[in-house]
Amino acid sequence: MIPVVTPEEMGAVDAAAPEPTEVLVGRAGAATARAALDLLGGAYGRRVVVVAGKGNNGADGRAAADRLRRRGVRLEVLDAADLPDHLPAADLLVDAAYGTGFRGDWTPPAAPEGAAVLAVDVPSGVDGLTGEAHGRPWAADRTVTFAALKPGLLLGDGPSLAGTVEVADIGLDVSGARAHVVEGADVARWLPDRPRDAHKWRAACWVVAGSPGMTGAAHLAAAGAQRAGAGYVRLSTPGLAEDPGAPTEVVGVELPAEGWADRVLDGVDRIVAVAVGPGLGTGDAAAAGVRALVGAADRPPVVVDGDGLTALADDVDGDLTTARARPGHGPATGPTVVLTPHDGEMARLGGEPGAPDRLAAVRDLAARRGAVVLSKGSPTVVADPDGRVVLVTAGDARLATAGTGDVLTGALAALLAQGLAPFEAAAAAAHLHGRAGALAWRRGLVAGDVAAHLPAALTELPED
Ligand SMILES: NC(=O)C1=CN([C@@H]2O[C@H](COP(=O)(O)OP(=O)(O)OC[C@H]3O[C@@H](n4cnc5c(N)ncnc54)[C@H](O)[C@@H]3O)[C@@H](O)[C@H]2O)[C@@H](O)CC1
Ligand SMILES: [K+]
Repeated sequence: MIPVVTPEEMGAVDAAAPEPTEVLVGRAGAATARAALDLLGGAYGRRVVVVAGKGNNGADGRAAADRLRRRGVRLEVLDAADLPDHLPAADLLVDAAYGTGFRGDWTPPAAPEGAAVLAVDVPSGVDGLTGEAHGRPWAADRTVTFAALKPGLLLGDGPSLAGTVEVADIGLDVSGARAHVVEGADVARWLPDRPRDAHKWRAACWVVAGSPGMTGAAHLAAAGAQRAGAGYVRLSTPGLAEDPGAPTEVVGVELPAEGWADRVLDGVDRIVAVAVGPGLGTGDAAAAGVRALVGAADRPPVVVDGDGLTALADDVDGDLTTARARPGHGPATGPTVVLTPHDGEMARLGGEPGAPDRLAAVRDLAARRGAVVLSKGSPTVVADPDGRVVLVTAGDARLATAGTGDVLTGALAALLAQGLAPFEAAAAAAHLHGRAGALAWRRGLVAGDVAAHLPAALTELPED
C-alpha cells in the first residue's frame, strides 16, 4: 500500500523529523533533479526553466536547479512572484512555485512550447488536500512528491494535472499514515490460498436482490460473486418463484415477497456472506426485510447496496449496521456490514458526498454507521469505522455504465465469503472490479463484461 498523507498530517510528520528542513530540502531537490534528468534524457546543453516560489517548495526547486547546473544543464531560475509574460524557451519547465502551503489563485503564463513539465510535490495551485485547481495551473507530465502521496494528487483535478506521480523517500517517517492507495500486491496478500481440501461451501454466499420483473441487477450481482471466487452462489429475488434468466451455476431459492428476512436467517447456516439490495425495490416489504436482516444479531457479514441503502437511510446512528455477526460467521471484532453508496446514496445515508475533504467525509460516515463504507467514484474510497482509509485508483470512466455497481456488490460478497475482513474485502473488490474493467474493452463495455473479466483481474495479481 502506498501511504497517503494530508498536508496537515505532513506538517506533523515534518515537525517530528530528526533532521533540519535544509536536509529534507536537499533530498527533495536531489529527487527532483533525478526526475528532471530522466525526463530530459540527458543533461549537457538541455535547457531547463525552474519557477520557484518563496516557500519550501521553491527551495526544493532551487536545490534541484543547483544540481542540474552542476551537470551541465543550461538553467534559468525565475521567481514565481515576478514572472515575465512569456517564459523563455526550454526543454523542461520545473514547477516549484508553490506546494501545499499555497492559498489563492495561480494563473501563470503558458509553459514554453514543447517543454515537458515537472511538478514539485504538487502542481502549483492544486490544493494538496482536495485536488481542487485554483486558477489555471500548469498540467504536469510528471509530479515528484515527497514521503507520501497527497490526497490532492488523487482527487478532483489532481490526477489530470499531476501526470505520472512518483513518491520520493526523503527520510521522513510516514508509518503513521491513516490512508493508503491499494496495489495488486495488497489484494494478493489478503486473498487466502485455496486450501487443498477446498469444497464449494467454503466460500458460499447468498445474493438477495431484484424484484419480480426486475431481475437484471440480481443476475449481475450473482455473476460478480461467481467470478470473484465464490464456491457457491445462492440467489433469491423476494416474491419471484422461477427465474429462468439467472446464471446457470447459481442455485435459486424462493423467498416470499414479505417477511423474507427470517427465512434468510433460518437458512444461512452454511452461508458465509450475504449481499442484499440491488434492484430490490423501495417498497415497504423490501425495506422491512433489509432492516430485519441487517439488524439481526445472528447473521453473517453482509454487503448492502442500492435499494438496501435506501432502506437504511433512517438508521442514522448505525443501530442496525453495528449488529454483531453470529459467532463463527465473520470477524470476531470490528464491523460486519459493508455499505457501498454512490454519491446520491451517500447523501441519503447522511454522508457528505461533495465535501472538500472526501477522505474525512467517508471516514465520518463509516464511524457513525459502525460499518465499512465504500464510496464509489474515481477514485473509490473505502473507510473503516476505526479510521483507516484506502483509495482504489484501479477503476476509470469505463466503469460508469449501468449495472457495474451490482457486479461490485456480488464480488464483495464473494470476497467476504472467502474470509476477508470487511475492510479488506471492500478494498479488494473495488480493485479487482476496476482492473476487470480495464482488462476488458476500451469502449462499449457493459456490466456483464466486468464480471466476465474478474477472473483475469484475479489471475494478473502478483504471486504472494
Ligand atoms: N513537509 C515537509 O516535510 C517538506 C516539505 N517540502 C516542501 O515544502 C512545501 C511546503 O512548503 P511551505 O509550507 O513553505 O509552502 P509552499 O512552498 O507551498 O508555499 C507557501 C509560501 O508561499 C506563500 N504563498 C502562499 N500563497 C500565496 C499566494 N497566493 N501568492 C503568493 N505567495 C503565496 C506563503 O506565504 C509561503 O511563503 C511542500 O509542498 C514541499 O514541496 C520539502 O521541502 C521537504 C520537506
Ligand atoms: K509545485
